[in-house]
Amino acid sequence: MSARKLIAGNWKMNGLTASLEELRAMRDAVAGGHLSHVDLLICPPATLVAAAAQTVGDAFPVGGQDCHERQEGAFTGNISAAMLADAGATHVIVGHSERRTLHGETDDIVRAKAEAARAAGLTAVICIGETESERETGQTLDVLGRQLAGSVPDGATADTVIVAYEPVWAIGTGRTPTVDDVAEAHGFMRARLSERFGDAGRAMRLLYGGSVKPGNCATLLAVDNVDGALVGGASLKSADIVAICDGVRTLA
Ligand SMILES: O=C(CO)COP(=O)(O)O
Repeated sequence: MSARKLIAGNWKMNGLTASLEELRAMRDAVAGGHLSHVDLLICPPATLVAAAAQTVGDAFPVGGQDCHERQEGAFTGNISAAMLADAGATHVIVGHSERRTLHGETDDIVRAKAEAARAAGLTAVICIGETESERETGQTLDVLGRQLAGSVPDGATADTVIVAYEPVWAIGTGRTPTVDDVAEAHGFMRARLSERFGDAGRAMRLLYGGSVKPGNCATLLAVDNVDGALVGGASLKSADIVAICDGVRTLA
């Protein structure tokens, strides 16, 4: 468990140079002391990582959304963790359900990417989560257990790994699990990580992701073992990010 909530934004395939304006506004909100009760992380598309890191300076960290398992080589179109680090990133999302579904990424691949992130000095934000049919057939905890075992590398620590629980059916749909369902999933993840990693597993940050908005963030982030949020659509605008951070002010 971590006392300060982490609000992490995943911009997905959104953002042109004009979007740096939003990052400037977020930087100014942080610089004004307005967000001092939370930690903020924004993961723009790879094309903007260097400019984003320059724009926000040391106001808050910037991350990538994916990396290759290798640090260099003949892998046309891919980007390595070393390249993201070189561009100024400190974190990288790996195993997002959109990568798992649209790019066939398995737990083995996700684990290799998390290991590559660690080798490059980046914190990996490892995403897991069940599909709607898996939930409906009562397989949620089995799926989470399997993905945790397969995707989180041996030797993971709270500095090298953050785990994000993102139910696939809650992403971009406006639907969220009940507070009880989030509590069950996060309690299960905490137990599994503690069993495997001891104190490191108890300290690892667990984020909830899937339709987090200013109106529901306080409810979702008040749940036990929810140390922050991984926010998609509502992370694109500074006003929404500030509203989400405001929403969790009482939880700090
Ligand atoms: O996939 C997500 C973050 O990684 C969640 O996206 P939304 O917040 O748009 O549902």
